[in-house]
Amino acid sequence: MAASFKPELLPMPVQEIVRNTKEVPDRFIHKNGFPQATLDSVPLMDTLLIDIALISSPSSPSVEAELRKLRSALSSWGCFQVVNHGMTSSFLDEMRHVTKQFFALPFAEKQKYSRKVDDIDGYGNDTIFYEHQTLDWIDRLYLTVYPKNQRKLNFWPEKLSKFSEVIDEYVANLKIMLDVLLKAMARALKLEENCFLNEHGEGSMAARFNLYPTCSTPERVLGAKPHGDRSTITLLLLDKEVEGLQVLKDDNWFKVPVIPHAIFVNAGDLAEIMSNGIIKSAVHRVVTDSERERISLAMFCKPNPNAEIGPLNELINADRPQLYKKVKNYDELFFQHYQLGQRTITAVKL
Ligand SMILES: O=C(O)CCC(=O)C(=O)O
Ligand SMILES: [Fe+2]
Repeated sequence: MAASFKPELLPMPVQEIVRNTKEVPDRFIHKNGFPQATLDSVPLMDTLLIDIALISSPSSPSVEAELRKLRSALSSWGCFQVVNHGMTSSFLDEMRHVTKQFFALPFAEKQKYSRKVDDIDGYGNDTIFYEHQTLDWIDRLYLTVYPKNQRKLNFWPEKLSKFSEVIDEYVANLKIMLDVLLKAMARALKLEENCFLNEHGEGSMAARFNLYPTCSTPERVLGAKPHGDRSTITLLLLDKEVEGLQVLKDDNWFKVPVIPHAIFVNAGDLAEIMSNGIIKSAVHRVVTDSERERISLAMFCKPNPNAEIGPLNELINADRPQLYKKVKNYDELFFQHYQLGQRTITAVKL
């Protein structure tokens, strides 16, 4: 980082840039392009459905097979899609609807919730840490939603009448899903079922409502640069109609199939660290589209920033020595690496 560069925010959201001009400003352009990003030739990844009702009923005869499927998904792809989670399709549509409703508010109204350069919560974009940082074609509203006493209500849109109500219901469902998944991940690795849950602790959940406006040069602009998430796991509600999310496996990109009633789950860097590398943090990126805008709603499930997170002792042995340092406050470390297009987890490898 140039010593003199002070972190700053983009003065105008991408939605407003698109409203004002057809040209994509230079700071969003990946100079070398990435020809395979938008081409139809990017193959679809495996569907990888995990039935969460099945894995949460230990007496079911097919639970072991489902856990094997989970282990394989976590260690090869780092992601899967959860079905049978008890949330109705119409409720998931309602979540997509409130996301769209927020971005449809007048700019002046959204501006009331603008984030500050030194805080993540609020409406806006990435912090610009470096002069030559290539920016993402995305606007978002980031809200800490759990636990309730960490909410910063001044960033919560008050014009949307049902916003808090639907968020509360969604968070309650995802909190249960998180606990079931963390236990299932331990069982899938043949560990005591609370070991990931205990390492993760009570933690927090942060919602990121994402909008990717249409982009006239999708072959040179990304909605999100390649990254592994800074969470233990991320629970993601995808746009029902517009694809855009891609996952990296063995150096090749794959499109994530849209399954409207499913929740896409990806292991984050902290799950990779806790599992001493057995679980893979899925590297993913978002491409842009010249005709259709896209939304998504990511829920990052994160440990307490002051907690020290490291590989579980049960997963360190002579054959598998400790691969990662213990880490604290991973968020902070993450952002500076991300903006340079680097992986944070590489920096904490031993
Ligand atoms: O929009 C998506 O599908 C993915 C979003 C994402 O990767 C993120 O918010 O970390
Ligand atoms: Fe992500």
